Amino acid sequence: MRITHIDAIEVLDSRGNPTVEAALQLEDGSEGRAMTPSGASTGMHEAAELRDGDSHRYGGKGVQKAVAGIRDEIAGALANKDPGEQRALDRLLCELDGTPNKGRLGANAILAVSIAYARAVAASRKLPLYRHLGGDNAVTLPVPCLNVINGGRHADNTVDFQEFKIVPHHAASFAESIRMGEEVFHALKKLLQKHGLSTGVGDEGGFAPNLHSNEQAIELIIAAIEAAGYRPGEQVALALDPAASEMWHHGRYRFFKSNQSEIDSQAMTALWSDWLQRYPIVLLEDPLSEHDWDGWSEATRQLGNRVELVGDDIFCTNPELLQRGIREGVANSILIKPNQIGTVTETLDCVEQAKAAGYGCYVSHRSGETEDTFIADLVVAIGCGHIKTGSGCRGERTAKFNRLLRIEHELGSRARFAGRAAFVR
Ligand SMILES: O=C(O)[C@@H](CO)OP(=O)(O)O
Ligand SMILES: [Mg+2]
Repeated sequence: MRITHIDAIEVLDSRGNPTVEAALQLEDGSEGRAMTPSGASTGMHEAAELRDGDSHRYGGKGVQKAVAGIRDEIAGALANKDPGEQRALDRLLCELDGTPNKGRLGANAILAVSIAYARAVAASRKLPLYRHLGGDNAVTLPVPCLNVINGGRHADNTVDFQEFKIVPHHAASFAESIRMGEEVFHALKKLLQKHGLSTGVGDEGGFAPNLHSNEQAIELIIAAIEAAGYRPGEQVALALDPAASEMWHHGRYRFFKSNQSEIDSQAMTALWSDWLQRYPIVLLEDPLSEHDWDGWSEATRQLGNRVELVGDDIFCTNPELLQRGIREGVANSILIKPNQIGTVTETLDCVEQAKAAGYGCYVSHRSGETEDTFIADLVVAIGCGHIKTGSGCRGERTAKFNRLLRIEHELGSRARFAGRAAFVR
């Protein structure tokens, strides 16, 4: 099937920053469209976003160069071509870019075209995207991990750790799990109001109050789980992403938003060990910095059989970094963010590599999102059973929940809810 038309425009993400939307048409008239998200606490080895830089528009954050690259170079190279399959299309895009980090055309441009192509081909095959990517066995709905308290670089408050998430795993379906999660979210809002704390939200839709400690966030959430009528741990557990790379300061971890104190890698791991004992935490993402490979190995040795340890910044959805992690015993799971690597094929390859090594995969949005729902289809396609896509009060986050609700409905009796078993140890 030949590609007949490729176009792109500059659209907006949830932080009001410009991002890329690509549209692609096949010769049978099937169309696909996709928008690229954008991170704030990015890993240093992520594929490069192309931003205008030198222009005054949007303070240099515009993506007109990336858009022009799609309209001119990418459209020129692909028009009237039949790549035959996703892998060939993605290889063409990478070759055309010609850099190791996709910095010339921009991963934001390349990923948008890659996803738009996947959607167009799915439409042409008259298949839902998750089935096009994952085949007939793509029937597993994920446990949604709702980020209900935002801190770190995602909020303007006193909380150092970036994400405090609830995990409503004890449910019969995705729909029930989302309902439980939202009930806890609303209970948390009432609790914050009762304590005179702010109920304004951060970038991912979780509350962003000023708290007297990071632990207070956990205690409030546990109280909210109980107030909503659920048993903490048994029905609704916790997951954290402290985004420790953001705390890294001259080889130590700095509590940069609260009291400015610093601890070393060993003390940080001891803190997690203590929290695992005291709180029902089933998943810990980026407990240590991407600069701290030795600390990560040690933490995995100490904690890896007690909790899912997810590498985000340290792996960047990058097969080479994951390979090093497997070799050095770093983490037991990998965060999957398509825009960290830049094509659909490389994302799926990374998932395969992780699965082959017995690692878990945890699909993720970015803090700067759009209403694009690709990751909802992706998590069902790969069947890895858990996703984080914010909390339920911002449209760019609920778009993914709503897509998953539709997928579950569409699958009917074939749908299977992943539940607690999705969390590796
Ligand atoms: O650290 C993270 O996992 C993400 C998404 O939650 O944040 P960002 O998109 O800012 O990198
Ligand atoms: Mg992270």
